[in-house]
Amino acid sequence: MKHDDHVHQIRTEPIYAILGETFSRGRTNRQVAKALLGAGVRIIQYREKEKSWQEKYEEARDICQWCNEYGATFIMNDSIDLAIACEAPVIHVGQDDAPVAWVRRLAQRDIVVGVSTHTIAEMKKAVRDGADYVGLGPMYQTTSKMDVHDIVADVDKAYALTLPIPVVTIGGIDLIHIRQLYTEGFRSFAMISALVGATDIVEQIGAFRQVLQEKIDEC
Ligand SMILES: Cc1ncc(COP(=O)(O)OP(=O)(O)O)c(N)n1
Ligand SMILES: Cc1nc(C(=O)O)sc1CCOP(=O)(O)O
Ligand SMILES: [Mg+2]
Repeated sequence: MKHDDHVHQIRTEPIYAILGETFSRGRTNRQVAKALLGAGVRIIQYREKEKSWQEKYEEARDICQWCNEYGATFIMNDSIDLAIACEAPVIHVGQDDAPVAWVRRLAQRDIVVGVSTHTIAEMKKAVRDGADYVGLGPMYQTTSKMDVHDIVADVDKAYALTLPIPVVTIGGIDLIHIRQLYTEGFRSFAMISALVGATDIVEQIGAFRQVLQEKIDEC
């Protein structure tokens, strides 16, 4: 898959799964990734804060390869060095990570770049910097991230809906909140605990798909 195929997938696939072993009920990232891919999830971000570089590299490299086999989009969180090492097609950077221009310079190839945003000013800057998509959050309260911002204000949400690039909502999204966000106009939903923390991941993906289908039928 090429750059535009990954961006298209991020724009059109509603479920954006984020891995993290701390939240995975004793399952490994590899086990969770296999379950997600088997259940039809086509966007997986590797977000692991606790492991050594080597552990992250080996795990992410395997998961990236499986994603390629499934036609899924693999996204490396935070680290351009790991993204390069794993040949990740996409990197997701936060406000304190390497800026978009540096990510592109360091990658020395056509890498897709997503940027975390929380305000109109950050969204404007991300678009100006040439980001391929933005993450917008936290939409609701979350316990999966320590250093979270205030919940995104209505004015920022309204601005996000006018952006020319895909907007991936994040933070506290569950089966109830996804309905609300869909009604508000959002179409992309990144989740950690609601997916990797589910007792039965396959069943949970089915439940999300059912809710999304109900919303599509309503519209
Ligand atoms: C899709 C998406 N949006 C936002 C984030 C958060 O990124 P960041 O602000 O860099 O925080 P960490 O995830 O690195 O703790 C994300 N990971 N994905
Ligand atoms: C990783 C992350 N970033 C956020 C942001 O607001 O940028 S909120 C968040 C945590 C998302 O986890 P959960 O789906 O379990 O709430
Ligand atoms: Mg980050």
